[in-house]
Order: sequence, then structure tokens, then C-alpha cells
Amino acid sequence: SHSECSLLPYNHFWITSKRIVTPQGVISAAVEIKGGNIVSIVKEEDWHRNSKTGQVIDYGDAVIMPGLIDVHAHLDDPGRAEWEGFPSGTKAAAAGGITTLIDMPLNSDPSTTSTETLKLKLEAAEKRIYVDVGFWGGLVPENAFNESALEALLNAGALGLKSFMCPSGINDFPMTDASHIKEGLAVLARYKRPLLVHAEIQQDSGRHVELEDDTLDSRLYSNYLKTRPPSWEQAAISELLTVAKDTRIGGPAEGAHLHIVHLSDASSSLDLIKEAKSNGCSITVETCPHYLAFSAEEIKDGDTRFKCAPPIRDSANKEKLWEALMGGHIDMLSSDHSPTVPELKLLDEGNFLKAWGGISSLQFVLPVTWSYGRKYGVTLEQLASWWSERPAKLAGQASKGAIAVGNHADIVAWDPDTEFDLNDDHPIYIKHPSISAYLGSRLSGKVLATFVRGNLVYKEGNHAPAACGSPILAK
Ligand SMILES: NC(=O)N[C@H]1NC(=O)NC1=O
Ligand SMILES: [Zn+2]
Ligand SMILES: [Zn+2]
Repeated sequence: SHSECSLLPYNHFWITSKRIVTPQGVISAAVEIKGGNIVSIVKEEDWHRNSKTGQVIDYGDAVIMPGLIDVHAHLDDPGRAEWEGFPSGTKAAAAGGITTLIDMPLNSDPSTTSTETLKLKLEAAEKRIYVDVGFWGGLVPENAFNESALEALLNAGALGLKSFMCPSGINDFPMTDASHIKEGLAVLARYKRPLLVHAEIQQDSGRHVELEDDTLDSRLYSNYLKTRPPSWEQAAISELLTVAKDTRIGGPAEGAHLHIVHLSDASSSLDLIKEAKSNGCSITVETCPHYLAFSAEEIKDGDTRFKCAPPIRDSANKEKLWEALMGGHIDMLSSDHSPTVPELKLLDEGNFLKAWGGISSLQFVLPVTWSYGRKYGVTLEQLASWWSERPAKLAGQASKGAIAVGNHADIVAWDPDTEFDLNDDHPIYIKHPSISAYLGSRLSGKVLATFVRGNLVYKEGNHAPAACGSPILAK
């Protein structure tokens, strides 16, 4: 029943706090929520003129922000639900203040590359998601030159497409080259939806290390790092820029948008993206908390929890990533939560060359961004921009991503100053906490409550009984 969707017994109420993050700044105010939407926002100085009818939940000086929108998560459902799955993944999201996530088309089985496979996603998500979930479709060689197949996938509601420029590690998700991407952009232009690209192209330099040198100690992180040098990202991005030109005003793919996922190289790769932006290409870039939190020097030999692609680079690169993020050259953040079963992380063996590549982070991205960002002077407005406003725009969700009248009441209440240890005593909802690189760290920023379209879906270790998240389909 509907009452099971929320831990609150009413659907008209107010949230008050001294720190509400709005597009107009951080204000002391009351947010009125009715029928799942934000219907008014009254600043504290105007309260005397406005009676707050209905229930009031006062969060004191805890921060009230738009819920996070994670545009890059692999929930692996259907087909590899033992890796994560919709129920545990979206419970973790809710516990982490994420109110919407967009599921990647790969790591589930089958991959989401057709209307039929998108339908399987929707069936798997039914009554099993605790937050709202949208879906990227896959752009693969099989459908890239098949305009009607791509149109069907977009007509069925895929929010955009995603492709890989290197092997993805998943058999039914082969890589694309610039010619496939050009075709994809031409179709996406008519729908005004984005193409997300995993931008690494195999170069002989890295492959050589891995294939030729079988004496390589696979437990050394430094050896893994050598197999995927920054030149892989640079090569992919410079190739992408040859087709990104099409997205310029007056170009053959005007209306389409190119989004580079999980940038790790903050040097030449980033310079190329800056150049494309200044040339009028419709292009954005994300990075992920693990590239901002960790550096290669700190990764212990054999600790494959930290294996991901592109790899976590040295601390000088990390500083440059922060600089680019703070300077507005990196547009947004995403988790790239890409879990597997512990066996495939090869934690005992510690083999960086053979272990599954992917960081498990879904529940922790808000406290991680905040904890590691504090020394760089990260503001609450920046958090809301990187994690809500810009992701909403990328995913075409005009009613989400900001605390504003008329929007969905997707809200996180959190306390920036409470510290906690991510250990076994902490309630963790991702399916395999042991493979998370964050386990064992001390973080600040505790999520107190999460609202999805006005439903209180999570509060201090408890979830609403029923999974009432909505699948999001593009119209
Ligand atoms: N298939 C998949 O999820 N790959 C992801 N893992 C990772 O570390 N980088 C990726 O692109
Ligand atoms: Zn990727
Ligand atoms: Zn990914």
C-alpha cells in the first residue's frame, strides 16, 4: 500500500533548516512538500507572514540539499544480481542520499542494447527499487549503423546512450570506434540526448607491458598502472574530438551531447576537453570520488579493491583533478559504482592484472566528496551542482536536481560535522561491503534522511518497507 512507501504517515509537510541549499544560495527556510513535489519555499524572515499548516520536521542546522543524482552506476540486474542488484543497490543509494540513479547498460546480463533488453530492465526493477532509476542504452557495433534499432531504443525511453572505446570486460558489450560514435550522435541529435563514452583506447605502450612481460609482479599496483597509461585516455579523447565537432551549432549532430565518463588523467586529456569546449562542442566530463580521494602511492600491493579503469594515478594528478573540479573544468561527479562478487576481486591472490576492475562506492559518495573536499574549500553549493544540478541536466530531468518550487521533493538531510568509521558496525547496504575501497576509512558527513518524491525512504538505518522508486523513461 502507499503508506508503505514512506516512513512518514503524511504527504503534506514542511522541512525546516538553517541551511537549505537552493539555486539562489544557502538559506534558512521552510520547504513545503505536498503530493511528492516542492510547493513552496518560505525564508525564515517571512515565516511570520505565512502559517505553516501541516506537519513540520525541523532539521536544525543540518544541511538540506537536493538528493544526489548518480548518472553512472552499474546495478547488474537482471542477470548478475549476485554482483549487486536493484534492491541492495537502491537501498545503498537511499542510505547515501542518492535519490536518482541512472543505470549503466552493461554488467547486467544481457546488456541494455535493444528495446527487448530495456524491457528486461524494467521488469527487473518493478517494485524492487527504493529510489528513482533511469537507464542508459548501449551503443555497440551491432546497433550503431542500425538507425531504426537505435531509434526504437530511444523511443522506448533510454535516457541516452553509452559506449566503450576499449574492451569493456563484458562479452556482449563490444567496443565502438569513432565511426560508430558518429552514427550514434547523429541519431541522438534528433532526441536531444547524450552519448556517454568510456574514453580509453588501447595503445601498444600499455598492452606491451601486460602481454610481453610475464615476469611482471601482478601484486604491484605500479605494474597495473603501467598497463593503462594516460596516453590511453588522451588517444580516446583526441579521437572523440574529431566527431564532437558534429555537435556544434549548425553541425550535423547539433542537439546531441558528448559526455566523457570517469576522467582520471588531469593533464593532456583534460586540456583536450577544454579545447573542445572552447570550440563550441557540446561536451561535458565527469570524474569520480575515487580519483579525488586516493592516489597510486597509497595503494598497497595486492589491494585489488582499488583496481579500476582508468586507473587511480599519482597524487600530483589527484591535485590537478581537484584544481580542475574547483575551477569548473570538470562538470560533475558520478560514482561509477561497479561491483562484482568478492571471488572475482581476487583479494587473497591480490592479482591486479586479473582482478575485476571496478570500485564499490555507491553509498559513500557524499561523505567521501565532502571529507576529501573540505581541505580544498568545497562549498555546499558546489556539492549540489556536481551531484544534483548538472547530473539532472545531463539525464534530461528538468523536475529534479534542485530544491525549487515545482520540482520533485527529492531531498537529502545530512550533517556535515558528524564523523563515523566505515566498519562492520556501520549499516552498509551494498551487496558486498568487503570489496569497497572505502571500508575502514573515517569519514565526515552523515546522511540523516532521504526523501524521494516526498516519501521518506531512509532514516538513520531504516528504509521504508516498500520499494516505491519509479523507473524513469525519456519521453
Ligand atoms: N564493465 C565495467 O563496469 N567497467 C568499469 N569498471 C571500471 O573500473 N571502469 C569501468 O569502466
Ligand atoms: Zn567505464
Ligand atoms: Zn562504469
